[in-house]
Amino acid sequence: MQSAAAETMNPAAVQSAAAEKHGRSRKKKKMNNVNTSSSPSSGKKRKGDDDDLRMEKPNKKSKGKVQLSNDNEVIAAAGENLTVAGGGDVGSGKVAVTASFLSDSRFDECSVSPLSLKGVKDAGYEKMTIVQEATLPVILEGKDVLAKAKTGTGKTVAFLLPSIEVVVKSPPSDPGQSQTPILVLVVCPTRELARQAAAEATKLLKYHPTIGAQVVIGGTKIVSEQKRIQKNPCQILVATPGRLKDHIAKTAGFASNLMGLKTFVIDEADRLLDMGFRKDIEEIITSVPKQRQTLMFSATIPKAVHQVCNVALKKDYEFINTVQEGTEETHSQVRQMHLIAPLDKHFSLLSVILKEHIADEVDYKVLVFCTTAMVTSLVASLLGKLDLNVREIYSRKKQGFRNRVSDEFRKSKRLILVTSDVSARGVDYPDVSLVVQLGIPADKELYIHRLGRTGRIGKEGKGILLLAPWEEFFLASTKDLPIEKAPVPSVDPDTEKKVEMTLSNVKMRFKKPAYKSLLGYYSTHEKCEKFKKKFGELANELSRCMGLDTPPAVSRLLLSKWGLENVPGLCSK
Ligand SMILES: Nc1ncnc2c1ncn2[C@@H]1O[C@H](COP(=O)(O)OP(=O)(O)OP(=O)(O)O)[C@@H](O)[C@H]1O
Repeated sequence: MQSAAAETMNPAAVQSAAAEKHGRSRKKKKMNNVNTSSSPSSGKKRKGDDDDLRMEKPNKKSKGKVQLSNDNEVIAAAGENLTVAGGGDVGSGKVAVTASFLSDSRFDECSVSPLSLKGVKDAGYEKMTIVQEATLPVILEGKDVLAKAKTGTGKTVAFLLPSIEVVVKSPPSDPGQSQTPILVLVVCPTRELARQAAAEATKLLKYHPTIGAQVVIGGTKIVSEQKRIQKNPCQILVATPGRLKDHIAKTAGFASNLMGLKTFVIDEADRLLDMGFRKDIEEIITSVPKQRQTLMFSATIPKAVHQVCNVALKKDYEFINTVQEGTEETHSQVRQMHLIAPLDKHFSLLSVILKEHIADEVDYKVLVFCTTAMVTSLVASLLGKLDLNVREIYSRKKQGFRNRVSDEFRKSKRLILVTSDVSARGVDYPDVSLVVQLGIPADKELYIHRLGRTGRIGKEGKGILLLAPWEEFFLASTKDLPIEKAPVPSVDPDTEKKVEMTLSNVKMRFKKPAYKSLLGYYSTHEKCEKFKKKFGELANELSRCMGLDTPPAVSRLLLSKWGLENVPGLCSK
């Protein structure tokens, strides 16, 4: 437990005490309100054998509030960045709220090498974000850190910059060595995220010509990766877990190269420590030195993660929470709405929502999240036929296609990206104006991450969750988020007819797999267990909404895998 003294201190005073302990003298200026540390629990199981396919299955996790613990020190927090009013004394406790994501501290005020600072400046960063300000000094000191900060607030730079400093401070590698040792390893749950983190590292390394960041991800030829990491400096390696394990097992010299590792970063820590990935992470940990620094970052850190993070972190790790306890984990500048309507109205409503948004926002940029890859494909096909400017991305697409679509969406305006959960976490698409979520996400955390693709770095945005009436139960888990109930927009008969006609022209090869995948999605969703007896009715609804006359037959094997074998009304073959 936290000490009695700390409990009675006001937030600014606790911040000050923590800063003092770390030898940092703080100015009497903007202070972050303080929150909390960690506690143990357990994760639950997820299936799948490919990094990204695992992203597309419902996430079954236990939840709970973060508790205080003795080992892990309280440092800093600011949901909407609480500030000490009037430059008051530290400890005065008088706070005024600002909505800034930036701190008052500048990068050039902290002990980072001049060449890294030049890279930071060229990247356009001057002041640190709240999470960067809170974590940088602690990480530079060499401590293990578990950090929680809202989506789009600069966590990537927060772990990359001090990691680069680790490489800068390391003695140059032995000239006789054929390969540079890997000193920093960053693990990300999706390929898009890994590519993005490596690109950010490369940007920051602009003035360090001898330091290199490489990325290894599934879906690409392992041989070309082997050549690339052998030919180029690779002190910093960013990887997805599956491909990393492949390299450990198959790439000559790779495992011994990892033995020099100094810093291990687990991005999207809660995702990587839930059961779908935990085994991989545990295996990876056995391949890196025990004596290392470990950093874990995420926008959501449920209680279960605190219980398993000792898998990777030293006992005395610090939990740095910049989301103040009791405040929302989402951004106040993002308006969140939910809309409840019968499933068979969803596609026409989606088209109305998108068309209204396009009419309102000249430079619209929309993400539409679907629950499965096959539904993503169906929705993209439908919206394309409705003359909307649409792209699609999901795990089953070839990696080259995914890279192209992702890069295009990053740079574009006036585009809709229909996506599975491969885009849910971490991906930084600038200026997304609207996020639509079709159907219940796996859990509250995923809702937050998907929504977090808009409203990044202080920008405004909008989120709409479109649910069927029976899915309304999901809102009980998001009670602490400001999701307004939106009136269902009226759909004029012409639009309805057009959507219906268009849907009837969508090929069966899209509809049947989409139906099956949705049935599978709901039947394996932790929170849908209680509805299973009614899945016969759901099957009718799902098939109707896809423009199918009757629910397609599903193999007995699948029905039994999904626990639906004795459910009346489901056709098997
Ligand atoms: N100090 C800074 N000043 C201004 N912009 C910054 C700063 N640091 C990072 N950024 C920018 O902020 C954006 C969001 O950063 P990043 O993707 O790291 O967020 P995140 O907190 O990891 O989000 P998520 O939780 O979704 O993964 C990026 O475009 C990045 O370039």
